[in-house]
Amino acid sequence: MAFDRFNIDTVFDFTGRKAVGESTQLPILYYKYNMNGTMTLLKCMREHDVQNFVFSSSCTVYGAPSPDNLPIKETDPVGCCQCPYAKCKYFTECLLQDLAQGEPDYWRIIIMRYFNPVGAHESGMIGEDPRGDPQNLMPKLAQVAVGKRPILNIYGEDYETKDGSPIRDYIHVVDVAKAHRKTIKNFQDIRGTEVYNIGTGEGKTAWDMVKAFEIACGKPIAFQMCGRRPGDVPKIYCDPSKAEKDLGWRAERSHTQMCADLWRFYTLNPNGYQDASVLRESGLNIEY
Ligand SMILES: CC(=O)N[C@H]1[C@@H](OP(=O)(O)OP(=O)(O)OC[C@H]2O[C@@H](n3ccc(=O)[nH]c3=O)[C@H](O)[C@@H]2O)O[C@H](CO)[C@@H](O)[C@@H]1O
Repeated sequence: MAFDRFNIDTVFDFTGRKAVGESTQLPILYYKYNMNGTMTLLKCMREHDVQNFVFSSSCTVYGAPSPDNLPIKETDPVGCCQCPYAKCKYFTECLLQDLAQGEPDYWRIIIMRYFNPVGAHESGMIGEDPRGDPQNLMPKLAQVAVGKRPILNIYGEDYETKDGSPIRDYIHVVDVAKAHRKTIKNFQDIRGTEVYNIGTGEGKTAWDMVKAFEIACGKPIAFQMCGRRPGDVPKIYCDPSKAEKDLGWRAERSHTQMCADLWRFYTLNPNGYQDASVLRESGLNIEY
């Protein structure tokens, strides 16, 4: 077991399934993967005296905030969740708060509430390779552009936004990764739990992302308008200032860069990591 083999002081928990729509169809799977896994990990950490924990939570714990309450802050109410995916994140946050309350001088827990991480590493070598049918906007968009999927469904054209599509706080995945590196230096100041919004602070509609992606890939994206997707919230973006103040972190990459980097990953790896000979030759050892 990893805890016996290595001298571990901090655990980052990135595991879990992450599709809002799928979670409404497969709630047991979501509760099993997204909650049991983290509970087992925390139990092992306690047995091996590992105190520092970073949890990948999500803005989904805020539910559907009132438009008057945006940008959303870490102190705003959580728990009015729209789907099993969201509830698993919320219940895990509750578990972490309870753990910390039980042993406040022991645990050092950072809860990162990611908004919508997208994009890929600028090298085009590291990106998201969804198994099966992707559920999220950006991988679907990229699959239409490379010709793996005929058309993009746009879910909702009647939201109260400038173009009728929902608003999200899309954030470059490299900015998300950099936020994690910042946490390592901060554990000595943490007692119990600390929560951070990890977003840009700027809301973009689904249409903004489609238009930016068309520019990145240099071609129009075939689309059709569909009804609203169950579980979708109309509008959410964050106030990320707490992370800047405490961790010295802020998102630096624009939504056009998110699209350009994602497109580079897809053009270099149209079949994802199935064709990862370049990576293997480069010495990166990716296992399937
Ligand atoms: C507000 C919220 O709960 N956000 C969470 C949700 O993102 P969220 O569900 O917003 O992420 P998606 O990428 O699936 O959807 C983003 C936007 O694109 C639209 N869309 C999506 C797919 C598609 O084919 N066509 C289309 O129009 C959706 O309606 C939505 O407006 O799950 C992500 C993990 O999966 C989490 O990281 C986010 O924190």
